[in-house]
Amino acid sequence: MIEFPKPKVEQFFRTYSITDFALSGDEERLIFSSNLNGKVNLWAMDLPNLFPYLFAHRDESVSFIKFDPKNRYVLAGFDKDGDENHQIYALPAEGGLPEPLVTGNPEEKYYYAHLSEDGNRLYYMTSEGNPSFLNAYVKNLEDQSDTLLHEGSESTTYLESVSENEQAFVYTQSLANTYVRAFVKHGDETHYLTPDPEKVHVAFESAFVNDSSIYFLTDYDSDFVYLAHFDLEDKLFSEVLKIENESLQNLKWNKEQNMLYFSTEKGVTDLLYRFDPDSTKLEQVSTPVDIIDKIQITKSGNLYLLGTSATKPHNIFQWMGDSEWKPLTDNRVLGLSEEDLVDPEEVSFQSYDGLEIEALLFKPKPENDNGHAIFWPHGGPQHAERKQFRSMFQCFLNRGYTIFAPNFRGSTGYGSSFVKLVEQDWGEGPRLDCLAAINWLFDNKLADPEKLFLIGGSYGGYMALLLHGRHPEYFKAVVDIFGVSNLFTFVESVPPHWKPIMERWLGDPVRDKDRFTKDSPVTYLDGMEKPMLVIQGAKDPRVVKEESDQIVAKLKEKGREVEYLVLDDEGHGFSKKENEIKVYSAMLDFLEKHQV
Ligand SMILES: CC(=O)N[C@@H](C)C(=O)N[C@@H](C)C(=O)N[C@@H](C)C(=O)O
Repeated sequence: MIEFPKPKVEQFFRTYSITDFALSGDEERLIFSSNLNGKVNLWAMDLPNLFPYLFAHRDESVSFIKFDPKNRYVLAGFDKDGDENHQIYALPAEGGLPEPLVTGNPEEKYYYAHLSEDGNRLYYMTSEGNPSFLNAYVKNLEDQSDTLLHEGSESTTYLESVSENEQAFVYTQSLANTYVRAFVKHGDETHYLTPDPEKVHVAFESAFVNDSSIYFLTDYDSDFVYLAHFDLEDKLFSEVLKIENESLQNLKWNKEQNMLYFSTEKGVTDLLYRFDPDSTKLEQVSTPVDIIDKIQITKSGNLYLLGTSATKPHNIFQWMGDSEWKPLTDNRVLGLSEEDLVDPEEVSFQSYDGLEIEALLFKPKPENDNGHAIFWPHGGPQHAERKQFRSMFQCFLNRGYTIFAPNFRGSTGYGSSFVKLVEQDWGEGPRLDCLAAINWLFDNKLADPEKLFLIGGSYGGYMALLLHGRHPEYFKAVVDIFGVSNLFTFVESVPPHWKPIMERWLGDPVRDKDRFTKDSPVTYLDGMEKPMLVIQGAKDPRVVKEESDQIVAKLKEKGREVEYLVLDDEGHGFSKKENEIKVYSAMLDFLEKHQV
């Protein structure tokens, strides 16, 4: 018979993203955002037909999708080439070309917040006139008038939820990723949802179950996020439901069933639950994926989910009851089954001070193993490497590399005090965790000390640069993907709405000058002696191109071997298929070149 070769790495390049979805009120149409035709657009399926058709063409990243409850139009947010200046567009019910609805200066941001029950009023936030703190407006879609609802002050302020009678509004104020307080405005009255807003905690994902009863998520006086309640009539805060060692997220309220749905983050995986607040019955719902990106519960009580696992690209599913999920999309890796891909092992090790660190260990199939390993510090830093599908990882694995990704201190999924450990300490504790991780790999013969590569993106790119500069002896070669190279320039260049967060997150460049110098990769240029590949999106608003430009220029001045790949039409990530292929191919070639 015909003999076919083993799966080739090019097959992994042809996996597509699904980043968001929404169901129409009658559940007859499903719209999702995907780069199915190479760039991100909106695709639709008229259920039960599962063949997608192009619904909106703009070739740009999508920030939200919302159906008019009366099916007269669809709203969506798009930015430009990854600049994250999202603006709000409207589409006819049957799709087409997005028409500007809440747009203006292309340098400004317009974020969707809420659509009224009758679909006639759109609530949104904008940086226009208040770049750091944001203002909230309501647009009357009948006469197109805009009314200012709230002027953000003190810190970045987001409109989170609106009561059904549109008289009460919950806002969050972010003072740090770990300090977000929520307050409700009702007429002239304003009340914080938690008892003491001065205590550091987070409060978010609020849902009005009636005009005076608000459920929300918080870690107030707790290490993990739990379900809480605020009663607007008696101004009473109460704890409702805690799940040990799990942090709640994605809270959704279904009025018709009187049921709350949420997922929880537990280390490297997510779990899904539903909770009846009257009977206090909690039920875990098994899912077909390890990571839950979004859930939607329709009026009829149907549950839809967008999720992924290490061996499963993003797909959308409908819950059929018990543990049965019907896949609505069939996004897969070209010509490969799950068995051809690698599922990571969850391992843990003790760091330099005894702190337990969890990590994902991806081992290539024995027939592919090339004896080399890649050390991958994740981005954020207040994020985690979890069991999501990464075509980049599966490419590396197919070429035979082992991958090790530790959730160093500061990672999410292990409680609030663990997350806070990276605040104002970007370069010491987490770096020592990475060194402990590498030594653990060597001690356990999981990597060869002569054959280790280092790759990271964003904060992970920062850590890759820092480890390279301070500990070059560990690595053969290094890939930095939009990494922060200089804390002094980074802190000045972040988006204006991040500025209020910088003090707790990173510190103050004047007060903390010595620490900023010690923890900036540019301080260690002399140590950066190994070959490097630097990759950067020109429109990146988070880690701007200047961060990569300066490290590349300084290394070149010193005569170091450094390749520089700039993607002109990308931001903080690579959303366009051809760019993704360019980046993966450059990385694979670079690693191969430096194996010897
Ligand atoms: C709420 C918010 O956006 N906070 C930011 C300060 C934040 O934590 N941003 C990260 C998600 C981020 O983009 N970090 C960069 C440096 C990265 O590592 O990806």
